[in-house]
Amino acid sequence: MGCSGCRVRLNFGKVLSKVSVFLTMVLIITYFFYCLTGLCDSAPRTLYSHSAPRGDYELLDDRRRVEDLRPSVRSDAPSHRNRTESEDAQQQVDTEEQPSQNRNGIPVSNTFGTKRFPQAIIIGVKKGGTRALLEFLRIHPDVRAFGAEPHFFDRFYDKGLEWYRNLMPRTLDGQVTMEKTPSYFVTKEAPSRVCTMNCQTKLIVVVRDPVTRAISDYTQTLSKNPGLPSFQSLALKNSSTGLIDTTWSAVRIGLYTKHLENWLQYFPLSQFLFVSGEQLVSDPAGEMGRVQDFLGLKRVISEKHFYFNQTKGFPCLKKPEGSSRPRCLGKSKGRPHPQISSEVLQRLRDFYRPFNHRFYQMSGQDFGWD
Ligand SMILES: Nc1ncnc2c1ncn2[C@@H]1O[C@H](COP(=O)(O)OS(=O)(=O)O)[C@@H](OP(=O)(O)O)[C@H]1O
Repeated sequence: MGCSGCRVRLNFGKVLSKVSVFLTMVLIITYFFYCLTGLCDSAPRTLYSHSAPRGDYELLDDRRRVEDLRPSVRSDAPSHRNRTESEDAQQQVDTEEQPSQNRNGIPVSNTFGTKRFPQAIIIGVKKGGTRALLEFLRIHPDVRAFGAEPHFFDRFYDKGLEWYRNLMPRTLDGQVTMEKTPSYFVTKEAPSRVCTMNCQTKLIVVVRDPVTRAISDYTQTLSKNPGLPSFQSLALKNSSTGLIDTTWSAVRIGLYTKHLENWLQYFPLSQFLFVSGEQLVSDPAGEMGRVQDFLGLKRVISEKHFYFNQTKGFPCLKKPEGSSRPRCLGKSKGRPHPQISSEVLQRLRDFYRPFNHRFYQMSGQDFGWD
């Protein structure tokens, strides 16, 4: 009697252990397939690396992403100093074409999903806050974006559409493929080329006060070329007349109305979203709400994802669960600007005023720059 009781308990024990082994296997296989679809490394995890700490917060920028794939290349290494912008872009593109690796350098073959042309592109403007917008968007589980700037519709168009599509990350149905290249907005041929790819493409333009934008642009060039003439001497045709030099790209890019007119020949206004670069800093969650609506996405990105970093002086992304650090953009974003004389600033403000007003009319939004 006692022995048959033992046998029953023994059999029950065996069944229990088999069931638990079976359940564990099911769990492991499910997780494995989940990861293969790219879901377990999407959104926050692609954003927030688990690499070694770098000071009080982690930095995010496009160059850094490229370096993540090639640990031996540093952005401040001498070999990088004399690169042209075009070479930089090519290197970024080439690097992104490498087989994907996870943050530990282990190759990850993700053959799930499809490489699609972007359904939405951040086309501009340079120094408007385009990197911040893309990085914030990447928190969304239904957004997959190419990390670097592909410059396809301006510099590499002769490589062909398949080359471009191949750069894109794989997406599952319902996910939005995106990229950002701010120079598209001012490239004459870009609208017709984007339309050749798909005239339904959604276009996002981050705009910023053209005067501050010009100074930001100048600051970036100055950081690469410390011998650059003063802002004033580049912005003014000659100091006595005080006429603005519209051939200087830092000035010309700010003529938003001119560039928009070119795009409107191919795309209706309803396909554009104008994001305020100023609002993206003062109220990132509010601006991201508009962007998610425009892209037809569920409002996932909200206030809870941001905090204002006093050291950086900008909003940064809060640390996700399981990660050690919050994330700010890299040091090339949010640089201190040189002091410009109030007279030159006033001349620029007067110069841009009519163009700004025309832009407010065309876009149906008053950005309050003057
Ligand atoms: N959250 C956050 N963190 C850091 N920087 C931010 C952020 N939001 C907007 N910005 C502003 O983005 C400006 C750079 O714009 P872009 O990313 O479009 O520059 S680029 O064209 O890609 O070089 C950059 O310009 P500068 O301040 O002149 O460096 C910032 O003012």
